[in-house]
Amino acid sequence: MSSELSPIDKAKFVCAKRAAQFVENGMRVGLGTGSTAAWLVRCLGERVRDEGLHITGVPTSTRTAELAREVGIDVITLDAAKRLDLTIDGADEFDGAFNLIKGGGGALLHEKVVATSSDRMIVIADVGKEVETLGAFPLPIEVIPFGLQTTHALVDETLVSMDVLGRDSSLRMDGDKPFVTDEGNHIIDLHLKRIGDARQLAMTLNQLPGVVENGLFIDICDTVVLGFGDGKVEVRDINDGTVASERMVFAESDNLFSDLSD
Ligand SMILES: O=C[C@H](O)[C@H](O)[C@H](O)COP(=O)(O)O
Repeated sequence: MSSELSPIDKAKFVCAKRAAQFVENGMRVGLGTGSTAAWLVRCLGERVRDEGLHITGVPTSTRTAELAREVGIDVITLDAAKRLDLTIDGADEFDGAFNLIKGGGGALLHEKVVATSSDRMIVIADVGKEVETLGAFPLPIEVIPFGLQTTHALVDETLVSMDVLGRDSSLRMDGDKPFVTDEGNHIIDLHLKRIGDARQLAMTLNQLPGVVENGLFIDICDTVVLGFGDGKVEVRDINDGTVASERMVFAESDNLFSDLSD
């Protein structure tokens, strides 16, 4: 398998596979969105099939829901699950305090609702996602369709007084139309380069009328499982400050993951 995957895909696969080991029988699990989370869903499907693991999953997007059903995971709504034991999701960036930028795939709103309804959030990330300061990755904000241009202008105006290095913004497109989220909203990407005060920015953005949510996840993530291209994984926990390193062993059956690309 390892010869068929690029180092970045190997890194995504090993962190997902390691994180899947945190899931125990009977758990209600929030299932993230994106290419790394897709590996996780496949790994959990493998455990359901091979070990008879019984879990219920709460997907954070229609894409993830489809994949979860496909691999044999029981899917329920967040309201049916109520509190979740664990959410495992990818990230676009994470810093030393485990604060995140999420939403590169446009699922930030459901992801934040699901993660904050969970006793624990584990982020799975390849090593390229680790940053000293958040902001190189464009920060997505979800906005309602009504008054889109007015909200966009208000966001731009607000950025002028924020502690950031760049102040460009762009409406995310899907071909020649604005990208539409699972909630029927749109995404504005903020090209900030460097975010000085992420907590303040997150609060300020969410106070703007028309803005539903932003992609900054502050004090939500408990654990980061970091994957490297050579099969190494690091499990870092923010609560007890531990870092554990190990190497994942690839099994023959892992070949089934080689055709996964998202
Ligand atoms: O909206 C998408 C999510 O926040 C993803 O978890 C994030 O963009 C990371 O995606 P990927 O694992 O594909 O890099």
